[in-house]
Amino acid sequence: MICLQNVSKTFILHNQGGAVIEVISDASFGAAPGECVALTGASGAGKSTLMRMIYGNYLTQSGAIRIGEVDLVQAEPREVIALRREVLGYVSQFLRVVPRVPTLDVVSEPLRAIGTSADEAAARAKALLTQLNIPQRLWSLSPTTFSGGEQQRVNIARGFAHSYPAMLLDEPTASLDGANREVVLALIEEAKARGAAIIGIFHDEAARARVCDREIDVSRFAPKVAA
Ligand SMILES: Nc1ncnc2c1ncn2[C@@H]1O[C@H](COP(=O)(O)OP(=O)(O)OP(=O)(O)O)[C@@H](O)[C@H]1O
Repeated sequence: MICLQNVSKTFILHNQGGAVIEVISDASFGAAPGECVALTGASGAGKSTLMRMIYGNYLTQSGAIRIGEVDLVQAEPREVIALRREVLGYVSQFLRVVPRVPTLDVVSEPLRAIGTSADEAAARAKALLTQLNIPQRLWSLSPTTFSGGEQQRVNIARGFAHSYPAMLLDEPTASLDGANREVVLALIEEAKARGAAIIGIFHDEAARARVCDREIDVSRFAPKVAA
């Protein structure tokens, strides 16, 4: 479902004399439906860079990144937008808050974007907000003023509203309390059970051991230094 083939990434720092930083060289791996793959490796190895490439936020110099039938490296911007709407979800630990939009709408928006009825989308959003322990009195408010942990849980509810066939998870359990961490792990298990292919970064080792089927050490894609 998610398949990287011979992928490389180089940053060119135009504001620093055009310095070239090679980060990823010849990476090939993937995640099958129902599988959760953890990216591991030391700080700076390139985990976040790979995630951003798979989501299409960073350009990829060479190779292919296939999500289902679409190669993100070659795709037109409108294909990337459609892919993100229907196929590829991204859950980070940070909510990008849009002022004045009520929490319930923030969470149900991905469903409404794919044509789910307003009632059905709201019902799913309410169920997720309840599961993630966001008190009902907050649902009609914008999450702008919520605590960090509340914003993180709203973001997770939004990320899991639509049943994406492919998902990227960036530290989804970071800084959650025990009960909410448990809810997120159950959501990941549910997503796997319905056949989602997942790639994630999990610094929480116990979480990784529980939900991930395989680990990919990103250091193995470090560019070879010429002798
Ligand atoms: N936008 C960018 N421009 C230039 N260099 C970048 C950029 N993003 C990342 N890098 C470089 O790429 C390398 C990998 O960074 P990345 O953030 O992917 O590592 P990571 O494995 O996710 O680290 P951590 O575990 O600390 O988050 C680093 O050396 C970093 O400086």
